[in-house]
Amino acid sequence: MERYLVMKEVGCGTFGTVWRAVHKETGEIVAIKKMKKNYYCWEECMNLREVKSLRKMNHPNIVKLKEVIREHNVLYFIFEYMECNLYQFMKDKDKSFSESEIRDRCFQVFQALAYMHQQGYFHRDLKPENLLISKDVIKVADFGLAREISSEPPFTEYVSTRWYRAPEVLLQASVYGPAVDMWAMGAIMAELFNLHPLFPGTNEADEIHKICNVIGSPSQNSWADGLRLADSIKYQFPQYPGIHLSRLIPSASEFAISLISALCSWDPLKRPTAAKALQHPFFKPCYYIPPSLRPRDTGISKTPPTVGMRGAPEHWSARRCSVGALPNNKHASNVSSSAARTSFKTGGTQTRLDTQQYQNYVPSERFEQTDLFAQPLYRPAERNYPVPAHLGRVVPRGSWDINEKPMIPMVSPHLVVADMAEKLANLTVNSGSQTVRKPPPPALKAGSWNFHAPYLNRACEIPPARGYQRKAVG
Ligand SMILES: Nc1ncnc2c1ncn2[C@@H]1O[C@H](COP(=O)(O)OP(=O)(O)OP(=O)(O)O)[C@@H](O)[C@H]1O
Repeated sequence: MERYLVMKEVGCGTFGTVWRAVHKETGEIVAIKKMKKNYYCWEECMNLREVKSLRKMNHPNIVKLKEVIREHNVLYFIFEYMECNLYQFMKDKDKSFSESEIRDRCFQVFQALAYMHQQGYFHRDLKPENLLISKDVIKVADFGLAREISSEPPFTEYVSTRWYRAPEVLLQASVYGPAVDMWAMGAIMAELFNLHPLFPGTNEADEIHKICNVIGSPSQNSWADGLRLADSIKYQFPQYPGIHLSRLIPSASEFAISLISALCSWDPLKRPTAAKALQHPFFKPCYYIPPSLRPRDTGISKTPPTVGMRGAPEHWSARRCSVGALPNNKHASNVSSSAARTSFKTGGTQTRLDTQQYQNYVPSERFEQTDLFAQPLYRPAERNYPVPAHLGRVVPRGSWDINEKPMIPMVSPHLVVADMAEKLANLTVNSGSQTVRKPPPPALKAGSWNFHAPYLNRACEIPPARGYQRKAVG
């Protein structure tokens, strides 16, 4: 770790604290995540979800894990550095994002998700804090809860931040899949339009109430399995007719509303896959048509292709973020005089793993597309959500029709349920509060610091409560 010079803390999560640092020799700016828990052998480290999943990911919209270092039983992840997270970015915004800004960012995230799901993983904790931004690029980060699609149920442990948690997870289904990421994306998309969360539940019961309030209580038609699931734990959904999303998100176009509605479907099987979402008409402007193939007077922009927005007139503002605007990364000496930095000096043996060897993604033929919807820029093979073998799940494909539900399940998942009735019944529904706190993290044993940097020793705090001004959702 002595190769890195630590500059400042940029984040603190459930599992670790993240620092901006600079590689002393190359001057490269990196993010170092120091895990709270101690790790006593490599095997344990290599079995971590974050390591196992990220080692396999190589995509322009997934944050790169550059190195894993274990030193004195402390585990460090070295990531590429990103300027800020999406939550910070939204918080600093004084006016709404334009639809094209939202489209561009979501398009990138859906590409990452399509890739990740195709690689056999789903994230399970998508939220604005885990989407990192640098200039026009957005990347998915924090694979601490990522799960292999093929892994054996039941999935019982803590999953995802409440506001973005899918209904099947709230109802403690023991089998679920990548559709939970799609639910979270629906909630995040809506939040990008409104700059406040769509379902800001104060506890799990309130979360379900808020969802019912917005999308209407589930019916036999919309989520028969969910009703069975609720029945089996003796939970009764509150009865709400729902509100048309266009009333709650007045600035969103019909296409945007159509996509958000599809993503926020009660039934996981009715949510589009990420690959399917990329083909939604909402993303039509993201597809580049070579000039030679354009009809003469379409008026389509001649903006050259870049990663991200293609042909869109607006750009995300290059705002400085409260956390760590990118410093001059020419050389470490540029940052060497600050008192608030330290070197990870240790006398111990350093063990490290270079993860580059696992990264095999090669972007290819990204802009040579001719068919707007049949051929996304990055087109992973469409992959169905997992289902226990005995159910033989089928995910239908087809074109989008915004007047219809986009996907019609042919086989419903069998949801095995833990006993949640009491838990849900005992929870208070509190919708009056204006400030919503981050749900408490699961208890973890903190690791110890092994290097000489007194200011690093302070207890890791839970990030400040989110102070969104909430609009009434009902
Ligand atoms: N590569 C990076 N570049 C810049 N900042 C980062 C990077 N990775 C993480 N961060 C910052 O640190 C915060 C916490 O990181 P991360 O989500 O990985 O930690 P965690 O302990 O797994 O959190 P969680 O409680 O969400 O599980 C992020 O929200 C982000 O603001």
